[in-house]
Amino acid sequence: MPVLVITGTGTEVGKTVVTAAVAATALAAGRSVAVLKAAQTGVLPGEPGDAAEVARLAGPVTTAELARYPEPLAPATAARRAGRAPVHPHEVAEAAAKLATEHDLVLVEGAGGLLVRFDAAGGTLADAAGLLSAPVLVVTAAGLGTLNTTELTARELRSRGLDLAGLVIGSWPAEPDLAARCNLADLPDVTRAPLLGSVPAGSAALSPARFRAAAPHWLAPRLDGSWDVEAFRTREAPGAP
Ligand SMILES: Nc1ncnc2c1ncn2[C@@H]1O[C@H](COP(=O)(O)OP(=O)(O)OP(=O)(O)O)[C@@H](O)[C@H]1O
Ligand SMILES: C[C@H](N)[C@H](N)CCCCCC(=O)O
Ligand SMILES: [Mg+2]
Repeated sequence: MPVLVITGTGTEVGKTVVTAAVAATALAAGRSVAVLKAAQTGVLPGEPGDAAEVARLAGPVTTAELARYPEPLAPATAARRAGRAPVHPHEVAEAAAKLATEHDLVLVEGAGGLLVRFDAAGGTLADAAGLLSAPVLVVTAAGLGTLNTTELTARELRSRGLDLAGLVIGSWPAEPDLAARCNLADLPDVTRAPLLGSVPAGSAALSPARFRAAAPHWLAPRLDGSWDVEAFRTREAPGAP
């Protein structure tokens, strides 16, 4: 199934801009793309959410959002406080599977990091990825502190038997410091997953035309939507954490 789940080591690491870069790369390769924002928090009705931001930057993608809660919180908390129904992992999986029947590639963006709760039962994006048997791309920060959160995320994915497709740095600084430069080698080392690209800092401020022209150069060719599931089977890599 052509679904890629995009999570991150936390909120504000650049999941949306990476999702846009993957979408733009797949569109440039002639593929049809859908973007599913499982639950959007911190955005009012009528305002553009993450899926709309992906469409603005990447171009003509189908966008979908299962729920929107105004408070900038984890979806489970925001839903509870709003007195509204939460989004359950099986609903995310069902929506992604339906979009996958109509598109070459479906990108599912979570909210915050992998274990952020969607519902009161503790359902997460990881559960949705498991239901879909979909590979998971992890968006990481570039600098000091990212080794710990990225390795924790990789370990959690592997402990669940999920496929860690690889890592993408969400915002690569124009003048990387020592930690960022060392992390280019250390991130794949500690996760035993490939570093599949990095999006330059400030890219979300590019014009859409420039973003679309540049995006394929930020990512490894395998992120153009042409992969088969086997390409991302890294969960049983020798020596994996
Ligand atoms: N490469 C980048 N270029 C420009 N701005 C960026 C880049 N990466 C992140 N940002 C900015 O950082 C902020 C967080 O990015 P983004 O919205 O992609 O985070 P996120 O991981 O999707 O967070 P959320 O959990 O809210 O979905 C945004 O204000 C975005 O504009
Ligand atoms: C509001 C924000 N931009 C995201 N949509 C939600 C992030 C939830 C993070 C929860 C947490 O890990 O503490
Ligand atoms: Mg986002």
